[in-house]
Amino acid sequence: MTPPPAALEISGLSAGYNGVPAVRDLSISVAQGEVLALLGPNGAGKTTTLLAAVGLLPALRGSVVALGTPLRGRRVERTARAGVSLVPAGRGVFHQLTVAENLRLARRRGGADLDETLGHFPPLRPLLGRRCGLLSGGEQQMLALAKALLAGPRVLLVDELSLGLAPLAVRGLLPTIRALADERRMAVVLVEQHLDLALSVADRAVVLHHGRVALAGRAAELRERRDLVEAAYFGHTDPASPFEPSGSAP
Ligand SMILES: Nc1ncnc2c1ncn2[C@@H]1O[C@H](COP(=O)(O)OP(=O)(O)OP(=O)(O)O)[C@@H](O)[C@H]1O
Repeated sequence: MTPPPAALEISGLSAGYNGVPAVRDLSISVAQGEVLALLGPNGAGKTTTLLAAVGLLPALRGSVVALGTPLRGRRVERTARAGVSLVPAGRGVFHQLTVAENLRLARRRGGADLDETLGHFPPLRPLLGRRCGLLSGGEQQMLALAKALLAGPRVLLVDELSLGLAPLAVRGLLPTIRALADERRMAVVLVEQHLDLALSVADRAVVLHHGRVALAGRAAELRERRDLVEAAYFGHTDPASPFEPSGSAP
């Protein structure tokens, strides 16, 4: 049987700043319903990858295809229309607006049901009338995620949802993303610094180092081989490693 087409296919991507690549020749493929953890030390190129994938940063080389639609060179609004949503690092919410107003704005652009989406984030319900600037960090992250989900994405890119959050809050949010990936057959790329948690909700993981894939493999296997993951963080890859540093194999 032929495998289902990838929801997101990044091939030979190079992207960076002022013509200098921060990510080089990166190839990643994510299937529908699959969660891929994109890991690596500070400055490895994780955010650059996500920004280039959605068109917020022009790619220098390579292609990005989502659900059969080539995205490279497209403006970010067209990327969203192709079914790709980004939850940016640092809480993409409007602080002066209430929770309900933030959701309404996101809903205008989107396809998913508000009530159904809110069902995944019960703590937001009693806060609908509160200004976002008065929410806790975890509540703001929940709202940022809910806003992205209201667009009804088929591909969700999440950049460090856990930034500045208590471990307990992170432990609540990441399993929600896993559940949504399963329920909506949504492909997810999860940039995350909480290694164990990321590997516990992901199907596969890719570790970047200096803009290149240092290690890739099945998340369950990598959880058992923390030595390899940690070595990849420092740019050491083991030639005898059972995991192929290709990043593209599902
Ligand atoms: N606006 C920018 N202008 C110039 N260089 C940048 C810019 N943003 C990021 N970089 C550089 O590009 C490289 C990759 O950065 P990127 O933000 O993608 O890393 P990251 O893996 O997401 O890191 P972190 O975990 O710290 O968020 C780094 O060397 C960084 O200094």
